[in-house]
Amino acid sequence: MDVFFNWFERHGGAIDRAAMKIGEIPGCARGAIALQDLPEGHTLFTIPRDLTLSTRTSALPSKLGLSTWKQYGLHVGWAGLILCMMWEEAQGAESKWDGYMSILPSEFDTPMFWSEAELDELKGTSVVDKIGEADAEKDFHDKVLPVIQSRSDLFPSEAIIQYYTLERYHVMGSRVLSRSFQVSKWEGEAEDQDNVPTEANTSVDSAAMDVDASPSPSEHKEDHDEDDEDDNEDNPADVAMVPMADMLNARYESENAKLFYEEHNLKMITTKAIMAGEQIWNTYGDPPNSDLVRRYGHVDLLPLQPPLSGSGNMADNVEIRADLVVHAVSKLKGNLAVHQERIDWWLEEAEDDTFVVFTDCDLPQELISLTRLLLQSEAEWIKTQTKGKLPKPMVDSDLLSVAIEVLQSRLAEYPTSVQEDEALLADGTLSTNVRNAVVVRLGEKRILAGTIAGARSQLERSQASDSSKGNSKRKRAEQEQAKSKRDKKARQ
Ligand SMILES: C[S@@+](CC[C@H](N)C(=O)[O-])C[C@H]1O[C@@H](n2cnc3c(N)ncnc32)[C@H](O)[C@@H]1O
Repeated sequence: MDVFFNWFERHGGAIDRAAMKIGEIPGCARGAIALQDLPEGHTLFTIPRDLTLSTRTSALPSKLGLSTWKQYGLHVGWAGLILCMMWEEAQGAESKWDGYMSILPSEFDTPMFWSEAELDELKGTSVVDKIGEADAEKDFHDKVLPVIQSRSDLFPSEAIIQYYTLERYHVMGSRVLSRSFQVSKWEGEAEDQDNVPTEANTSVDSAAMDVDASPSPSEHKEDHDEDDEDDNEDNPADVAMVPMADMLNARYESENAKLFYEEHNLKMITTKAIMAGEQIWNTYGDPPNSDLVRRYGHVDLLPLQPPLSGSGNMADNVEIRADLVVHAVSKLKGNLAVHQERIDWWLEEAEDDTFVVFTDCDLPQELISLTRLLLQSEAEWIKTQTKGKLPKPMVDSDLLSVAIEVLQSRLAEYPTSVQEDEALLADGTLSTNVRNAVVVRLGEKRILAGTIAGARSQLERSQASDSSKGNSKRKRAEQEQAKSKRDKKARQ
């Protein structure tokens, strides 16, 4: 790490070498470790904004020119930044970021690089649909290759086979996904100095301030236009590689240091006291294990809180498609063809065709509301339309039976059971990728199982109350009957 530290300092970075070091951490590759007891508010290192690597700081966009940059769609999504990174790497020692690029990983544990058999282990989760390999490949062929082939002065043909392959594109994309930060323009910055340099605008000195400094909080947005200045979160020019800051690992609710933004510098500052020997953790925004695996290639395994038990990630969640609700109502209540009108109305009003259950194992309000809509009598449905409001998320026995059916059918989408997965993990012989896949799907299944258990006890209570209401109704009717008999007799 000495070479990297020296490069960092030579380019204006400052690091408190007495306070921290970068070292090997079992299970995390490298990470930052405190070398002495540190108080809250201690600055660990400072990165000049122009040492961050983005489409604002790389010289490539200005060499290509704004119109070419836009003509090839490099101002949309991550293709522009990835091309800058490929180009900087191809410059070797000539690149300002040579000392940084050379220490970045080229191998990843993310599903983008998994075998088919490993991807099969994620069946039931929504991770596979979100990997984005096809989109990345399309960007490479539609944007990056054409621009490379159009400028042999910038991309010499002999360099293409080494630096500008689809494989390198995926590697750079994965570096962005797992290590980039949002670095917006500094507040008050003239808006017309855009990221795509006209002439000399390769400095970010005049740029950004940010609120969220976790690596890679932004995702590739296919249809974002750079001109859309209103939404900084989505501005691809704000996505930056931040040397040194990206050496920090993260774990659920463990953050003890964070990147702070100043006009000319970014600073990593402790947010809690840290003891000598402890790891210095940044935050990645505490995502669920499904996102951790997809973006970073690792999972968090910490003690779970009730109603769950065992270990996992309290930020986990499960997505449930609305069509499972439609099928469950249809299964329990008969053909739903007549309800197409209600489904269309729901989609129009609620704009929600996926429900999310979290680790509190509560039924999602929207799921309850849709179920109620589908269970309504014709008269109630007419009333709902007149009011123009979604049904209130209240449960009764009928609704709980449907909800349990929905959760069970969602659970059946995973090929293995909770018990089978627990046994697989206990065995301890799984490869990293398979283990991570099992942890992701087990976390989701535990949420579903916990939610089913909760809904079942609610159903039992609801049925008991229905039957006690029924009993007292019957008793009252019997009493009234007996009384009227007595009255009749008395009158005779
Ligand atoms: C921003 S980098 C952090 C530095 C990185 N460990 C390295 O060696 O360069 C993010 C990557 O670190 C690893 N990582 C971060 N937090 C981790 C954790 N809690 N457990 C395991 N790996 C972790 C993952 O591989 C992730 O993609």
